[in-house]
Amino acid sequence: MLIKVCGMLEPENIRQLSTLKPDLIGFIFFPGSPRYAASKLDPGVVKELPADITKTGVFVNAGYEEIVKTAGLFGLNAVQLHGAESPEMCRSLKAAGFKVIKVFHPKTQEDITACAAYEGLCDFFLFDTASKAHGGSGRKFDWSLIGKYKGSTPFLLSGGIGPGDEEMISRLQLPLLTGIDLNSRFETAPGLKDIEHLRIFIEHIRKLTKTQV
Ligand SMILES: O=C(O)c1ccccc1NCC(=O)[C@H](O)[C@H](O)COP(=O)(O)O
Repeated sequence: MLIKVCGMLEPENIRQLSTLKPDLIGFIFFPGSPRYAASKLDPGVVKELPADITKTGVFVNAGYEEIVKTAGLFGLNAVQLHGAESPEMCRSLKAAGFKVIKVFHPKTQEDITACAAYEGLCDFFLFDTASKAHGGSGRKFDWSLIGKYKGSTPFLLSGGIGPGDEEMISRLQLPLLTGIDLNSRFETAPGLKDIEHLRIFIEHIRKLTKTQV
């Protein structure tokens, strides 16, 4: 089970998080977010993260040039697209060498079938709760909708995952569920994570989802 922790801002908090060895760390490059990193975060802090942590930039309807420029500045190797980005945008970013995560906000079964246009163009899909803020809502969506997903792209589950959800997640019978994304339910303030709560959760979920031989 891949672990992504999203919305990091503070250098010491980021260094502490990296000791938990999450698979991906996300930084928000959407000006409307209280976790907006572009003007607050020293690119050097991101660049010096261990190479085995995928440094992920989160964007909402940003242009190709802006994404590539930001990725270069912060040393990002993945982009997570939370808006109405087209399949063509995903294709271009993948061709430029980035891992691409396209986000969908399922409210109905039709929202799940809309993923089909992005098959083969993304490394992962990410299913998150719909909100006016585009992300970081702290609320879960109806997870039964993902049972309707018939695609072949592996996906991450997101939206309101918090302490105590480990057992429920480990019981999900979804073959392409490849990872989870953690954010506001582990915060003491926007962008500031409670490292101890994350440590407990990550150790527990890794134990529960370890492949049995
Ligand atoms: O977190 C934000 O402020 C945010 C704002 C705009 C677009 C995306 C954003 N977050 C991206 C994420 O990947 C979050 O982890 C995801 O939305 C889940 O957040 P939460 O419901 O707080 O667990």
